[in-house]
Amino acid sequence: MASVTHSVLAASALDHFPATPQGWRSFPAPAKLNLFLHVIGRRADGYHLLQSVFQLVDLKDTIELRLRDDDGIEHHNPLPGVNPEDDLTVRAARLLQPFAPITCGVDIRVTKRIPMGGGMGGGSSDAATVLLALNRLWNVNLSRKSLMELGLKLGADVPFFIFGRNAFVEGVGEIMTAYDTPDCWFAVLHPQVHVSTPAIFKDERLTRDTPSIKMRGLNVAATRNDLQPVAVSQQPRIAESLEWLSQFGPARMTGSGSCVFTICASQSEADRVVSLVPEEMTGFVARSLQKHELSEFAD
Ligand SMILES: C[C@](O)(CO)[C@H](O)COP(=O)(O)OP(=O)(O)OC[C@H]1O[C@@H](n2ccc(N)nc2=O)[C@H](O)[C@@H]1O
Ligand SMILES: Nc1ncnc2c1ncn2[C@@H]1O[C@H](COP(=O)(O)OP(=O)(O)OP(=O)(O)O)[C@@H](O)[C@H]1O
Repeated sequence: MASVTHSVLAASALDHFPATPQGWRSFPAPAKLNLFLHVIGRRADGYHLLQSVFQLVDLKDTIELRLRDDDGIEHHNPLPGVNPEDDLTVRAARLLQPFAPITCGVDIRVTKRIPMGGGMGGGSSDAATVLLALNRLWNVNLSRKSLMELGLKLGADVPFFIFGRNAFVEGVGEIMTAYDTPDCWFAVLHPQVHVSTPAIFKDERLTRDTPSIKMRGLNVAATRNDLQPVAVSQQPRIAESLEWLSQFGPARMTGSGSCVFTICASQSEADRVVSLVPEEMTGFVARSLQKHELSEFAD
């Protein structure tokens, strides 16, 4: 009985993502913003212990998947500068494939909207969407916990997108507690520079001793992004973007950069800020989301 209920649920979740006559299904991969990011320590293996609030936003990549009869995994529109075998979507499919009950393959197409190397978790979210979608399409049906553990092998942010809700995140990015955030809009600036995440974490100037805080009673206004001073010193254009945006409210970098954002009380306020962005900068509005649209793809 349980398995019948389960397969009915799985089918109904997939019904929201119907296949085209050619067999492609489109799935969303939302971006995130780090409302703050504290570095509270470093593990023996070099990875850093973080505390952060991860916020889902409505800027999305689209991942199209088409099932194959053989065990091939093929990327049909590789991203410029990324070897298809290194693309996180292909790596996610390869990681899940051994868990499929029968021979399974997939064709993949990716439409990018999330700026690459922007600190908005685009590659990680693409990977999470592939893991969640194939969990159902291939009838793997791993638990959310197992899928999160698998996702961590691909990147520190992947477990968050599989978790599927806004979260207070700890550890190296794998420990998370649901954290409710108010609905709001963000004005985001993309300084059009690429920041290397490993280079920031390796930088001698990075402080790694911010005291640990508790989620209860958390005051986001009293927090910061510890990676920001290092990123700014490596890329002065981030400082220019922060300075411009701070005319409108407190401005902060997300993740390891390079995007920066300010929180706006209304959509019209966010639209106004973005309409004023000077020509040499790129800006966009993002709205907060409460839930990942694929959160029902794992139990
Ligand atoms: C800083 C964040 O953007 C916060 O959202 C992420 O934790 C970074 O996630 P990511 O870009 O997916 O990065 P990963 O591919 O997992 O890690 C890239 C590199 O960053 C460093 N790294 C990453 C995460 C972490 N907790 N400690 C680290 O020291 C490591 O050198 C690692 O090799
Ligand atoms: N599907 C993918 N989308 C984007 N980047 C990918 C993908 N697959 C592999 N990559 C590689 O990962 C790098 C980082 O991309 P991503 O857009 O996830 O960075 P980011 O937003 O700064 O990540 P984070 O917020 O996790 O620090 C890219 O420069 C690219 O080489």
